Amino acid sequence: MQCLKKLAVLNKSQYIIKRRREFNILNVICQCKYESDVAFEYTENEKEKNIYAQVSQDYLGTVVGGNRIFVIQPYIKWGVNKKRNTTPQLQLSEAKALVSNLTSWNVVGEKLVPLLSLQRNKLVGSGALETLKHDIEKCPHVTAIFISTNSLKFVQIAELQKTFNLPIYDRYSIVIHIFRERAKTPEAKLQVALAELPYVKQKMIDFTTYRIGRINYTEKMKNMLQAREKKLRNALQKLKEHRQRIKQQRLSYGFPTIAIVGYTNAGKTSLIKALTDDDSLQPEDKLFATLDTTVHPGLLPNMLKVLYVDTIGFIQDIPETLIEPFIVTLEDAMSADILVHVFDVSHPDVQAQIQHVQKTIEPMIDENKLIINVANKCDIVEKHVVESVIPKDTFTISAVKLTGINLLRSRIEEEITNTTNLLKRRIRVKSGSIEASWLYKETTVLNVEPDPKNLQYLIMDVYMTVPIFHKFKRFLKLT
Ligand SMILES: Nc1nc2c(ncn2[C@@H]2O[C@H](COP(=O)(O)OP(=O)(O)OP(=O)(O)O)[C@@H](O)[C@H]2O)c(=O)[nH]1
Ligand SMILES: [Mg+2]
Repeated sequence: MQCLKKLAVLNKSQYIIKRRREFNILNVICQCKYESDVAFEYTENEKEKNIYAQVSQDYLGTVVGGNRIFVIQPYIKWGVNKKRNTTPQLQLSEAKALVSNLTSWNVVGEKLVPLLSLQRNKLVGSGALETLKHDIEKCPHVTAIFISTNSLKFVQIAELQKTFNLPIYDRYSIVIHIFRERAKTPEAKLQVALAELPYVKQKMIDFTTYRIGRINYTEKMKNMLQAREKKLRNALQKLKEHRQRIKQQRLSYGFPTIAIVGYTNAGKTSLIKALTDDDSLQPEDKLFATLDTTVHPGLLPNMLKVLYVDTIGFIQDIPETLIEPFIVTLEDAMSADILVHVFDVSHPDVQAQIQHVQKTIEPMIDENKLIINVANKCDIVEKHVVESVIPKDTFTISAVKLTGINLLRSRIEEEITNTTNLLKRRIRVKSGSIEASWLYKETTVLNVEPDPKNLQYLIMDVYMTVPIFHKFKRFLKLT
C-alpha cells in the first residue's frame, strides 16, 4: 500500500514537472510574437544572389535614393470594367499613399486619366499622350512615373518608358518595394521573394519577345529563375509544415483563437493592442506595417484565455500572384474560431475596402464561420457618418481611445462560448489541493464556494475546452 502511495506521489510529481514544461511551452506559444523565429532561409550563393539582384532591378526598378514620382491614375469611363464602388479620386488618393509609404519617395505630380480599356500599348491616344507629356514636363525634376494599375504588360512599360524617358512603375512593383522594406522576419522575406518572382519572370519572357535592344536574357538566366523558384517553393512548403505543427500545438492546448482581418491600415494591430493591453505592439500609420501573422494572448471578461491573431492587410487592385505566398499564413489565421473584420470607418473609400476584404476572404473560410464586423476610428468621425456607412450588426469602436472595447470583448466571449463547445462543469475538490490549483491554472474559474456539507471541500464552477477536460480526467487518474 505504502509502495503504491509512493508510486502515486512519484507519478504526481512527474506529472507536475510535465505540466510545468507544458505551461512553459504554452507561454512560448502565447508570447511568441513571430511564430516564424525558426529559419526558413533558402540558401543562395553570392553569385546567384548578385545575378538575381541585377535582373530584379531591371524589371522591378530600384528604390535606393528615393524618387520624385508623377502619379497617373487611369480609370475606365464606362462599361463592365468601370469600378462602381469607388471613385477615380479615391483610387488616386490610395495610389499617392502607396508611393508615400516608400522611404524618400515623394509625389510631385498627379493626374486622373480616363480610358476605354487598359489594353493599349501607350494606354491613351496620341493627343492625350502629348498632354500627359506636357504635364509631366511642367513638374520639376520628376524621376519616375507610377501608373496605378494592377500590373502593366512589358510592352506597355517599354513604350511608356520610351515616350516619357522615365522609369515606369505599376502597382505590383510598388507594393513589392513596400513589402521588401517591411519584411524583417525570415518568413516574411521568403514570402516577399516568392511574391515578386512571377512579375520578374513574366517581364523577362515578355522582353524576349519584344526585344528593344536591351540585354537579351538567355536560357541560362531562365533556368536560374526556375531554380530560384523551386528553392523558394520548397522553403514555403517547410513553412507550411511548421505552421501546421504550431497550429496543432495551439489546438492541443485548446485555446480559442480570434483572427483579426481587414484592409491595410484599418487598425488591426491597434485593436489587438487594445484587446490584450500588450504594450509591445507597435501600430504604425503605414500601409502593410504588419506582414507576419502573429499570435497574442488575451483574457476575456470571464477570464477565459484566448489567442488573437494579427494578419497582413488587404489592398485593392493587386494581382493574385502577389498575395499568393501569404495565403499559407492567412489560411492558418482563417481557421480561427471566429474572425473579426476591422475597417476604418473614417476612410472615404470604406465601402470599397469592406467589399474587397469580404471578397478576398470568402474563398478561404467556411460559409458558417462567424465574422464580427468592427468599425474602427469612430473617434475621428461624426456619429451620423458612422451610421450611414456601416453594415448592420457592426461594433463601433476606437482602438486608440478604447471606446467600445469592453463591449466587443463581451461579444467575443459570447460567440466563443457558443462556437467552441466550451464545457461548463461543476467540480468538487479539496480546498488547497493540487486539483484545485490545476483547475485555477488550466481553466476559467467562474465561481468558487465552500461545500456546505464539508467545509474542507470547494465547489468550483469552471469553463474548459474539451481537450482540457480530457487532460483533467487524465490528471485525476494519476492523483
Ligand atoms: N484616430 C484613430 N486612429 C487609429 C485608430 N486605430 C488605429 N489608428 C491608427 O491607424 C494607423 C494604423 O493602425 P494599425 O493598427 O497599424 O493598422 P493595421 O490595420 O494593423 O495596418 P497594417 O498592418 O499596415 O495593415 C495607426 O497610425 C494607428 O494609430 C483609432 O481608433 N482612431
Ligand atoms: Mg498591422
